[in-house]
Amino acid sequence: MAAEYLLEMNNIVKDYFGNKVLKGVTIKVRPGEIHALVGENGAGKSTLMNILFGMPVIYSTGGIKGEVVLDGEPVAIESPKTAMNLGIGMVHQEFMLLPGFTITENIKLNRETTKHNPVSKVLGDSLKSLDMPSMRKDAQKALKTLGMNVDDWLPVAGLPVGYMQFIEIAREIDKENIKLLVFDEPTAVLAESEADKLLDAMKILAAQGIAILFITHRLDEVLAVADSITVLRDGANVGFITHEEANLENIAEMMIGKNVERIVQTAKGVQNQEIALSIRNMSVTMPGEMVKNINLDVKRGEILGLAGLAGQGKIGVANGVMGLYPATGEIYKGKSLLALNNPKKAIQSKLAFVSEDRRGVGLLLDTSIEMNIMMTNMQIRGGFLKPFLGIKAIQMADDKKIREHALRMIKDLDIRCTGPTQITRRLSGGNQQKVCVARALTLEPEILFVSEPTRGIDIGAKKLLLDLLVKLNRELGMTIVVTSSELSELRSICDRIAVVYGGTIEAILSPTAPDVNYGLAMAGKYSDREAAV
Ligand SMILES: Nc1ncnc2c1ncn2[C@@H]1O[C@H](COP(=O)(O)OP(=O)(O)OP(=O)(O)O)[C@@H](O)[C@H]1O
Repeated sequence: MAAEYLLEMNNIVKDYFGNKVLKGVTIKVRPGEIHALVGENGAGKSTLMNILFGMPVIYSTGGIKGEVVLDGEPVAIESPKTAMNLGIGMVHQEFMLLPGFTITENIKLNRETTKHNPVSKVLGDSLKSLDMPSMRKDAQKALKTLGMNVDDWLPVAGLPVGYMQFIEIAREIDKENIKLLVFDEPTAVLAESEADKLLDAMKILAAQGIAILFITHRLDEVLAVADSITVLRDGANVGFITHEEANLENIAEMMIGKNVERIVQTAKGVQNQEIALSIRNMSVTMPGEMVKNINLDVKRGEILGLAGLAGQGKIGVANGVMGLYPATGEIYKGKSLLALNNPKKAIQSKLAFVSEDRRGVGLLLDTSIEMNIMMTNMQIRGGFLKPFLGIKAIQMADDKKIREHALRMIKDLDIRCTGPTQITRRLSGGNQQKVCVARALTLEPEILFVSEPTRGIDIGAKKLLLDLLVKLNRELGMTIVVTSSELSELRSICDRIAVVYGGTIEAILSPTAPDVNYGLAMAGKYSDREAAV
């Protein structure tokens, strides 16, 4: 008889250098169910998944106890390959696709089907040819299962970002023995309408008997699709509830240990008409997020939102202004023309950026939290330095000031860590994100660009972060441009929201504008409607 649970992780303990991060955690997942794993930043979700996948970081650091049971049999998963052979797959948050290859080639990567040719018959299997018809058939089957209508021979480069996630999934389900799929924040890069499609695909897979472990900070998604939910806090189980028992309040309360207030509408309306930043005919070459001849004025003292579907260019705007991707056009800060393609000059002009790509351009992972917070300011703005033995020409780090400031940032942003000297790599993903925010704030910018500020951040920290942006805006008059895939988040804090479509501004809407206007703008149809009126 088949086991009741496909996966059991029983009493899992994990210690990192004496810090107990899992204190006897148990999760159980039935075949064909969607099981959500939720918890605030640093609760231990990724560590638990790293154990399930036999990741080297777990075994190289030791301190692990507990039992993993798959299909009723205890298993020892000491490498990702073992996990894969056991039928455990992972849909990554960052796409791991080869852009120049076709959809089929990406789906079949490393598992290509081959057939004999005259040469291989003589010289051996290593010279066999690819069996393209058979590979394409498999790829088409996987795409069809996901309800995806796309030609499998198209190259991946140039596909909308929403599609890329599906190709990742197709690659996993094409593996014949797949039994359990882990989705780690799969919708973080998707706008809401695209996320809905992904949730539908998860339901289709579950209906076919694949068990799904779903990690997300978007609790509305948990309520929409999860059959059951395990809640972790501080490395321990704090709750197991079924779909019927769950609601937003009880999950959030279990996660945080207290009531979480919902984010409330705080937009103040733009009073100031003075232009802080004027973007003229800017084009940005950023793969997957091209900006084409965009014109946009940011008013002094406002919080401006940048919304739009994935791949339409909203992410490219801040990256272009800050010089991280090649840009052309003109940008004026007040009356002065900003140097393009020069991140250092942008920072010297009192602009700062919290990138959506915290791993790529974000952090020095093997350096302390306090150095990450301070480094850019010290290098570019010359802050947190003092003269060496009173000699002004020789500057050295002002350790006391650095420590005081780091401690304040850790407190203000609730960065969960052992202290300012902790190595940043050892923080959970959400807490690393907060360090990125702290670093940008330390530059004391006049204009702050923040991309996907709450991606990967738990519901309690999310409120804290959005409240902080509003506070910086209201109390210090900081002009803020927030790019986000979560429209509701933008609507809760922005004074105006610019919707980007096809690399340019489709509409600028009030946060209270009807949903239908946002829908039209995101689909690139708002200007048609205007023309028709
Ligand atoms: N490589 C590591 N070395 C030392 N400590 C680590 C390491 N990775 C994670 N930790 C610690 O383990 C704890 C749990 O982190 P984990 O990444 O599992 O949390 P999480 O629930 O996935 O958080 P998030 O939602 O922010 O991704 C944290 O306190 C973190 O600092």
